[in-house]
Amino acid sequence: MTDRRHDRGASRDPRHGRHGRSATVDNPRRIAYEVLAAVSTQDAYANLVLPKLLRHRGVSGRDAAFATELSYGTLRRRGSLDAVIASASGRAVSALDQSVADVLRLGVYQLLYTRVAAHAAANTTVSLARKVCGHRPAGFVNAVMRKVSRYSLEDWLDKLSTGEELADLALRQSHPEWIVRRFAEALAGPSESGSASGEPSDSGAGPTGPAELRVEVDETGFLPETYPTAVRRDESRAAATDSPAGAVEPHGDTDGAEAEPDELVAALAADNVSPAVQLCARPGLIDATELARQTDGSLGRWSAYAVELDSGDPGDLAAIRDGRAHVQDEGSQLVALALAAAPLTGRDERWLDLCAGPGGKAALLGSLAARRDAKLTAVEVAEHRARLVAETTKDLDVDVVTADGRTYTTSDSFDRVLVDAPCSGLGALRRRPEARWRRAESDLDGLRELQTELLASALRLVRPGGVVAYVTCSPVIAETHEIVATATGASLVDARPLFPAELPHLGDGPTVQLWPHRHGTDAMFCAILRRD
Ligand SMILES: C[S@@+](CC[C@H](N)C(=O)[O-])C[C@H]1O[C@@H](n2cnc3c(N)ncnc32)[C@H](O)[C@@H]1O
Repeated sequence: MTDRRHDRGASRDPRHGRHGRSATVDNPRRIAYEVLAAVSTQDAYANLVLPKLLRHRGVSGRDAAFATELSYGTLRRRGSLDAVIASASGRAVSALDQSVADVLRLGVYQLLYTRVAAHAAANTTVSLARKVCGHRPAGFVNAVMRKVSRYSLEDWLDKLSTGEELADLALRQSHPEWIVRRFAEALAGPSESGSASGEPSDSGAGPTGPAELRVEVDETGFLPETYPTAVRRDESRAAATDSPAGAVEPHGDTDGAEAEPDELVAALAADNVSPAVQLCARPGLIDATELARQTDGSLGRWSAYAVELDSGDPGDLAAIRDGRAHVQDEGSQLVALALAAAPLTGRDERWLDLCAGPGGKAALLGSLAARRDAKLTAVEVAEHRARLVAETTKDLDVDVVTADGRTYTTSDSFDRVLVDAPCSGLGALRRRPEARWRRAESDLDGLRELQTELLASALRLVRPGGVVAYVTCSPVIAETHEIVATATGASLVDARPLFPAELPHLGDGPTVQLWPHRHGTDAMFCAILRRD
């Protein structure tokens, strides 16, 4: 190990002068600590708590950005931080008081992951410890901070490495090891990994993977006129194979092959970068170019309706307030557009979103349906989420129904059905800094039955010849291919032609798996099934 104290002698942190030697705790650090404490003690969501605290304390601009970096960064890096703290203190972090653990995580994050000067990180952390933990624990915090500050991040990670590949990746990229394994399996593809859990599927559907279903390849290449084939892109900003900000360029197309270790690193690293806020310009109400002009944003890479914001609170935008646009990741837009673009013969008037809350996809589908004289019904089981759907779609002709999608029935069948299934959400970890530590691998078993039943219900509700999109914001094979493999009375349609032609790395089909490190979107999975 090398001594890193000297590296930190000259601070590049503009806050150094203001906060470095003082015994007070500045607003951003105090707010970051409160976010960590709310997450630890109240199971709060950081992305809900932080904006409230910033607003309440009147913190904006650079201080708000610093508070965000500290709170989100510390939550994401918790796994690596806890390993360092345990090693430096000789005590498991779970054995420490919650306040001591969170103060130390915040302090060690500054030491190892930011350009804050070491003495500024140490002084402010000890001051914070005095305030929230008391004088004695502050001495312990001081000692741990000093010990950690002797070495660089790389040195700590080298010291803590075990030589076991998945465990070391989990340590370096700060993910639970089971998630690293599930991502490795998903990148390798269903045929390589078989059952994602390594155990036989209990679905009763025989061997897992999509091979069970007949694959219907649409040879006409038909795409309805309303599909945005001419995907607009800001050429100066992104070439088709450019890496999204913060992501690592994938090494070739690895679909259907053994996952490259480098690609697994890139997939995990992408979860440690905050994504830009993306908007969806509602078709027929505003176009993306106009929305980009009004919001000072830029056009999305793939969806003709996507606009990316550089900064600012989307809630302040007139187009959001008056319902001409909503906040939505481009990946979510693409899967909804794929359902709308799936070829159909015969009637195309009744659309259904079976798991609609909070209503992002219902808003996009509802706007598209209106332009085709179709009508969307949005079903959601949770009452408060059904209210959110009603609010999100209030200016659209959408029927919102509070019901269990597994048992929902109507007198007539539907032509297009979306099952955006409740899932682990592991494809959107970059948006939810604490989520990776909340989820347990056993959650997947609980979700499997619900996902299977919702897909079966969708196939009951769709008319023969109609289409169902089974979608998750998770790449985990147990929630994607294994669920699709349980479908009966339906054929898989090749979903790839329903996505923009420029989208790289779509693999061999028939399903589509998006990834943050490949496409800059959430890791959305999409299977399109046609009822026989
Ligand atoms: C992944 S979210 C859907 C996101 C939504 N499509 C959007 O774009 O905003 C899954 C939703 O399914 C709902 N859900 C869970 N179980 C359900 C059930 N049995 N029937 C209907 N909805 C259900 C959850 O409450 C949650 O709102």
